[in-house]
Amino acid sequence: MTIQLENVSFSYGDTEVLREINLNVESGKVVGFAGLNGAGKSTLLKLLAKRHLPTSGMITFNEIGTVAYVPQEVDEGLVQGLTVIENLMLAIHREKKHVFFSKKKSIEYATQKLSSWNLSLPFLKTVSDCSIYEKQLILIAKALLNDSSLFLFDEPTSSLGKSEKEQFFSFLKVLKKQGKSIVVILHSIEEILSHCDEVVILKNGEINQQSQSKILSKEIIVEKMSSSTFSFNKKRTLQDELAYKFHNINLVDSKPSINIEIKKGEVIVIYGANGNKKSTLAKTLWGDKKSYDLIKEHKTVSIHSPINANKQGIAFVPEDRRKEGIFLHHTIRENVSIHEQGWIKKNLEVVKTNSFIQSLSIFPKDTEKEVIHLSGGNQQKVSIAKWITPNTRCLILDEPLKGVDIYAKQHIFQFIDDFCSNGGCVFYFTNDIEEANVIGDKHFTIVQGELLEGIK
Ligand SMILES: Nc1ncnc2c1ncn2[C@@H]1O[C@H](COP(=O)(O)OP(=O)(O)OP(=O)(O)O)[C@@H](O)[C@H]1O
Repeated sequence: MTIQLENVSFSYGDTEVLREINLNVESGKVVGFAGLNGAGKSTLLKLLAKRHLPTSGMITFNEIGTVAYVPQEVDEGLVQGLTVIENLMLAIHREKKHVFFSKKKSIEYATQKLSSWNLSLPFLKTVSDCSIYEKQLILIAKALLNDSSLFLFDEPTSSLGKSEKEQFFSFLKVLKKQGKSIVVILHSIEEILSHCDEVVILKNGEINQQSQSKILSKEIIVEKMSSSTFSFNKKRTLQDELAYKFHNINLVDSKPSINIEIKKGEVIVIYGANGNKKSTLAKTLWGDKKSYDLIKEHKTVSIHSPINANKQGIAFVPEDRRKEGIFLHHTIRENVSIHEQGWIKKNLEVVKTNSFIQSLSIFPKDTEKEVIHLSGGNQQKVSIAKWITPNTRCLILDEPLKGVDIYAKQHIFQFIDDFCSNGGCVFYFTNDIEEANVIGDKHFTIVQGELLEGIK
């Protein structure tokens, strides 16, 4: 399928977010969209997916083929109360009009169709029980199950580990060989350069550059995405003073219990491939799973709830920001001020929110903007800001860079560094080795619920 966009503009209400877009998407090519958070990438993809109609201009599709669209927010594309196989069958019913009444036949059909993609899924698991990376794989499987002619992926690899990412890019190669049209939004410039034939760089709702990837470099892409520059400078120096000891954490009965200590000013990275209980450990430290003993200033407290953990100065930024991290229908200020007690002092809340908007480069810089109207990466930054209170001494961050752009990454690293320079400490959970190496002072790997020293 080929698509042509002529002078396409789009507004949410009075706010114009795409201006005069001219673009051709040809079959047999992978087109990558690049740009900072809020540049308009997802909105442009939604126009191609026919989820939105242009405010002005024209989009021409040269055939009426089916379109496979994988949204950025995984929950948008799945029915939570149904099983994985039921979700897959829903996709097939709608697009191909196959009807399977038997669960067994449905599983046989999906297994056979997905076997050529080497993609196995927990068919009988309810989607709401799936982890975020499993949901991302289900969405990819949904897209692959139909013989669509256009594939639109919005940050499909943001929750995937190294090997899962490689698998996804091998799918793109096959689809390309089959002559499909593919558009993919990626924040990693290395991934864009390695896996896309063409790159469209968006800046403030306009196309700033459209070229073949082979004539681009990382430096050119970064320069075309933003006129400002910002780079992370590690300032903190390790202190020798112990902040906390976390003792007797039992994640898996058959494995040794976990005991871990963290110093003031320290960033401990817990690295692990998906499926190894990385998020379970993060949530346990936050008091949300099993109880454990916390030793602070020579006193031992049993932690068995998040309220308990929070009283000891521990805060948690979850991986699944939409479900657990933010109040979507409240403003940035309300999210950031949620911990304030007593009378509401709006002026003070605005001052505090503005300081987060500055330090985390949240866009738009409007304290009264409802969070649902922010782009994915900016929602992530609000989710981080929401948990920081004057009492926070230990931050637990679970995949904090999911969906954030290259500048925002630097801002978040700087924010962590400043927090630690002021005596805080951080547990940083990630499946990305590069992130782990840049930010961590000490590294552990979690394997099947067991904590091993170093990066394995
Ligand atoms: N539903 C909405 N209502 C109002 N404004 C919106 C809505 N969704 C997005 N916006 C605004 O449109 C602009 C473009 O958002 P979009 O999600 O397309 O950006 P993006 O480039 O995909 O960002 P990200 O990399 O963070 O996902 C942003 O300024 C955002 O605040």
